[in-house]
Amino acid sequence: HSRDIKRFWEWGRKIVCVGRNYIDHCAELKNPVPSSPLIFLKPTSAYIREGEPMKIPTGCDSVHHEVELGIVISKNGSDIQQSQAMDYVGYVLALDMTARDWQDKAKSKGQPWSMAKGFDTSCPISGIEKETIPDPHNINLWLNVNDESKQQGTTKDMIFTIPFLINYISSVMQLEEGDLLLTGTPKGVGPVRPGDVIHCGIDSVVSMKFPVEEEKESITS
Ligand SMILES: O=C(O)/C=C/C(=O)CC(=O)C(=O)O
Ligand SMILES: [Mg+2]
Repeated sequence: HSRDIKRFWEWGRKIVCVGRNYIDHCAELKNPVPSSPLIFLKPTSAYIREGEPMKIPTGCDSVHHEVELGIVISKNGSDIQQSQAMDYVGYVLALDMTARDWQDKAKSKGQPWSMAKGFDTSCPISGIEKETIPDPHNINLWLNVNDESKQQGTTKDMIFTIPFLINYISSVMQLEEGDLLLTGTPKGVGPVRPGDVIHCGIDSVVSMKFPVEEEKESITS
């Protein structure tokens, strides 16, 4: 398939993701509640913006939606103290699209989730004016598939707060301007199929829509 190479560099250098950060989501996937953050990475080639379709990768039988609050890191920092962490944040609305069958297979073999989390189009995003989110720990995340409500959660329920996560991650890897931190999804994750439309948002502050398509192999002659 062909992608615009410029996109690979548009948005920062890395996407750092937090998994299992909501107790209700841990329960629905029958995962233990973590005692420290579960961290994984997505490549920046996963980004798409509204106007582009989310594509189910060839060979995957179950792509799940996960609506999440994304934190855009506004300046470089290592060992960022919790008391300083909120000086480093801006916000985006994000989807952590997940090839669940690939993830389950990787988990059963003790292998990393990179393919399941990092396929092209697996990170739809939409920017948010920082001022519209006075308290990121008190917003409602929602997601509908074809106008049917699937996810509704509040960031009050995050197990690890944004300052805790920024401190935890930056003590190991430098956070760089433009990096994105995905803060985890609340319960209600589930599969999407070609022809579906995902509509998600944060309260009535921001919303975004992405149609779902099947990835088609590019045919070259
Ligand atoms: O451990 C699992 O079965 C699945 C974990 C996730 O996909 C974690 C997340 O991405 C999340 O909680 O947002
Ligand atoms: Mg997630």
